[in-house]
Amino acid sequence: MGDKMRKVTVRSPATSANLGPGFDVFGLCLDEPYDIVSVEKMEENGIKIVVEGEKSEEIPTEPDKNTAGVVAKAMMKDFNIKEGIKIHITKGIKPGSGLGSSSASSAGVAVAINELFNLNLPKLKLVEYAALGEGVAAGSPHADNVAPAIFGGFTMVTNYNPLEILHIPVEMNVLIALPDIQISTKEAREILPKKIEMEDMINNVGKACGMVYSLFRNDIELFGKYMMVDKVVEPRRAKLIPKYEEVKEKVKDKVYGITISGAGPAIISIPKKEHLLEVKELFEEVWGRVYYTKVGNGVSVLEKDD
Ligand SMILES: Nc1ncnc2c1ncn2[C@@H]1O[C@H](COP(=O)(O)OP(=O)(O)OP(=O)(O)O)[C@@H](O)[C@H]1O
Ligand SMILES: N[C@@H](CCO)C(=O)O
Repeated sequence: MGDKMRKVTVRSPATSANLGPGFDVFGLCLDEPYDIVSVEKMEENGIKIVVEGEKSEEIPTEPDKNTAGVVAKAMMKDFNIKEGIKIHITKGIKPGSGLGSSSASSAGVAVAINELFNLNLPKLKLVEYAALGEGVAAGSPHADNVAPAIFGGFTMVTNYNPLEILHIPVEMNVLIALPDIQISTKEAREILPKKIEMEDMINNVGKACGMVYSLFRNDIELFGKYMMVDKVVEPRRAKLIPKYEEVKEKVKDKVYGITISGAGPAIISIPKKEHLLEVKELFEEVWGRVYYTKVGNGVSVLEKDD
């Protein structure tokens, strides 16, 4: 279609970062919930942003304050794109949920602009641009949500400057609970310690290694077991989520694993089939909204219109 293309629409999935001991490194793409992001060329210059859907009234539409706008601005500057664009975001992922809501918009707009202007950028470059959006949402650019949003599956952010991402395709069902509170990533990062004990670092590195090993062995039991033993972040954030510790204790033999999703309040668990209904009902009773979904494949292009 080339230059004739006027508009690209993508489906941009939720993601769950950290997965217990993998703080700021591990990320898992989810199949749902998701944002729908479209980028359309427009006559006037500049970037116009429209946001609809869940809690859209809380999301800024000034390009420098919206994660999608920040990403778009950087890409348009680097590729000397003079045309104006309109970004339309339909939020399906509640902001401040721990499911990568801000990241889904960043990742979606990076993929859409790449398609609309035929930039042919590799996924790693798209993650780099999308991570800039996280600087706006969470106070510091981190790639552990945008990486799985773009690559799909399970990702590890192993280096910054230059950015290095490792990707493992994963098939797994997950049960997400979403308490009816919001936790900003910025605040959830501010309560973390600046220094940690050597024994806690050793624990987390060991458990994280075990989780990666388990993926290559397709050993969901081992993956879930290690996912539950984070000695650094979860102990400090658990108190932000009502009844988290109580429910974790109650279901620990009924799921393969359970932990806080990203900065929370969402909770991610890997259900054991025989207990799925019971655990789902308990999550609904305690926290309200649940998503029974699977690992996703990343941002997908829905439509290209000329
Ligand atoms: N396009 C956007 N979509 C969602 N939030 C956005 C967007 N642009 C800016 N924001 C701001 O980012 C913040 C939400 O990001 P935050 O990282 O706190 O939550 P999250 O992305 O849902 O969860 P997490 O990052 O823990 O997975 C809100 O303050 C919101 O106003
Ligand atoms: N790793 C980040 C992810 C936020 O989704 C944090 O937990 O602060």
